[in-house]
Amino acid sequence: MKTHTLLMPLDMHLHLRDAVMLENVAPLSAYSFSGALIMPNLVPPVTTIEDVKAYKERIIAAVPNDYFEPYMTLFYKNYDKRFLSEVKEHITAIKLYPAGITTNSEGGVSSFDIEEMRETLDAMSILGIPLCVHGETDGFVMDREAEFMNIYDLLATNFPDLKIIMEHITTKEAVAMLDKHKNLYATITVHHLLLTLDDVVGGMMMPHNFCKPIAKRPEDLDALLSVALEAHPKVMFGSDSAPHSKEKKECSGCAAGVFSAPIALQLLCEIFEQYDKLDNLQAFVSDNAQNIYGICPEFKEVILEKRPFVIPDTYNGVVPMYAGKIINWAIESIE
Ligand SMILES: NC(=O)N[C@@H](CC(=O)O)C(=O)O
Ligand SMILES: [Zn+2]
Ligand SMILES: [Zn+2]
Repeated sequence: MKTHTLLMPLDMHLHLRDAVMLENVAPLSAYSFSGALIMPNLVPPVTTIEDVKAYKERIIAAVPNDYFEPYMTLFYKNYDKRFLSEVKEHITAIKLYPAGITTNSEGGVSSFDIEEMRETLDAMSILGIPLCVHGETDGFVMDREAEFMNIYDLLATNFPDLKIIMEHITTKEAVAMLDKHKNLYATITVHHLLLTLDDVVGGMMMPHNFCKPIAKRPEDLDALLSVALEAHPKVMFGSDSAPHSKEKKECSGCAAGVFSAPIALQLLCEIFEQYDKLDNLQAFVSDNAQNIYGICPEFKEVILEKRPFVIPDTYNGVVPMYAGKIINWAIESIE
């Protein structure tokens, strides 16, 4: 039987939520990943040192059986330097959301006036705190990410020493930015390596494929594949696994978010094998993130096996992407 081994897989964009949902989903990530960058868009968002410390403790309490490092983030506001130097040791990055653009982002940034942001972003540059960005404008849904490239240009040129991570990129325009600015990096999800808009609304409407940013065109998918499959050193895996209850997904007014964490490594093996690039998967799911963030996770070895695997209808009541579908790779063992 063909197998593939991954060491210390990292998920550099993960929503774990809180309370019962946290207890349902955190063990699923902790099982197969060494660590994950934890998104701060709780209600209310994570904005203080106390919030970060308490949320981290709740995550660790939810995964008693596995080694798993929650790399914490803070929800971006215009913080002062003194606060940032105090919070630095507790966080790995700060996550910026344009106000109202995605789930639980109401308290985000409503104007990208560089001068208003300068004190915070200068301090983050000096302190070495990376800025993660949900990069979408409030324009037409298919153009939101491409329109945001102007803001990435502004941020990257005004703050050349700031590490900026374009989160969950979905367009060829974002891929092109990687070679334009030395301080721009990106995460890519597994669903954006598989889906286009056709898989969301091309046939029957598929709520479990609906997320922000929405999946785009075939040529965008090709651009994402070109950098992911080569494990471009400025690109890393971030699932953006974003669980919502079945009721919030299968209804009128479906919440945005694809739940993929428990099947992400299996799907990545399938994609990378299909293109004969399995040798590059280790860099995409771990090594690049270690280099970009300067993190050093504890040892974990995940062995995947090539055999049919039926994706469950739910994981602890939450419906995953591709529920019921048979894929070609399964997790065989974890050490
Ligand atoms: N990706 C999504 O569609 N939703 C995320 C928020 C986000 O990452 O934008 C969520 O928190 O549900
Ligand atoms: Zn987002
Ligand atoms: Zn997200």
